[in-house]
Amino acid sequence: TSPCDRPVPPTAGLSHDKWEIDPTELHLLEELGSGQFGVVRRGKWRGSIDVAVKMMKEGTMSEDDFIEEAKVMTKLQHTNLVQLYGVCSKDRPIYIVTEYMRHGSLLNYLRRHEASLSTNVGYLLDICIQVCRGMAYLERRNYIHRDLAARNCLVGSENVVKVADFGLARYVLDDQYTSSGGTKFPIKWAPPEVLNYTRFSSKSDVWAYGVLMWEVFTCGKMPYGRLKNAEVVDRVQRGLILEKPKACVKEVYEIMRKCWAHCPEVRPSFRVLKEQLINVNQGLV
Ligand SMILES: CN(C)c1ccc2c(c1)CCN(c1cccc(-c3cc(Nc4ccc(C(=O)N5CCOCC5)cn4)c(=O)n(C)c3)c1CO)C2=O
Repeated sequence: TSPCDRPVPPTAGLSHDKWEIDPTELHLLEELGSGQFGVVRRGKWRGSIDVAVKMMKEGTMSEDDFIEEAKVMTKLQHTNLVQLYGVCSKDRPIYIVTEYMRHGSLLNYLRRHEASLSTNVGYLLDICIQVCRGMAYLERRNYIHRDLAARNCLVGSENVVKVADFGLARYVLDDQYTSSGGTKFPIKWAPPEVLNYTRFSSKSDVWAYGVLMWEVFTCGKMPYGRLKNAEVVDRVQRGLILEKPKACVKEVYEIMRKCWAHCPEVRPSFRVLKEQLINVNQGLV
């Protein structure tokens, strides 16, 4: 018989690509919380590796586009990025499997440890430098985060801080989150060009990084307090910026302010920011 009328074996083309994880090798444990895509649980991969597993809630993500992008994301590897190990995409719901960070989000960590952190300027600056290292790596790889904030960074063993969920904003289907008029859009971390034209770039990540620095030095306060989104948009358009946090030394606030230059080209790159922050940190010791 000719090949074309022989039934195609079901496993054809199912070459187990390295970013495809076999769900039978995953053992799911307690729930860690839930995010844009639904519940996230701690798990064990191949018996011993601690992982976090996002279980994609139906209708929350453009899954096929994400599965394509996952191949790129697994190649982004840096000590200050939460590593994507792979996906389970053969069944629904799909699972996103990443490294596990035992202390949870940086925002909750700052709020939980405010008492001890607020007097430890050196450590607050070290947290900012760790996030900057991860972001400088993404910048070098021409990879835009699109939702950098303390809530989207995680803290692991030995208080290592890593950037998480980079690039995922592109796959959220909830237009309350994706459109700048939506109730879930991160207005308080967005620069003018994103508010007006949703023009994302590494320089819009730099603006968000400035707000993240403010979050770190206030140990997790809400930027612009209880101001409504419309009021924040108005202030940002008029060039009003966040005030200097008490725990922040002048040199650090000067760097923060540069991240909020109205013009994206005027803002420093993450590479330059990293050098400046390390210089200040050395000056502090
Ligand atoms: C589109 N964008 C920007 C997205 C999309 C999805 C998500 C996010 C943003 C951010 C939020 N998120 C999400 C939701 C749920 C979990 C995780 C999440 C939580 C982790 N770890 C922990 C560890 C401990 C605790 C904990 O309960 N505590 C309390 C006791 O003291 C220690 C800490 C919580 N999370 C973790 O390692 N990963 C990788 C992800 C994450 C982070 O991943 C998402 O799933």
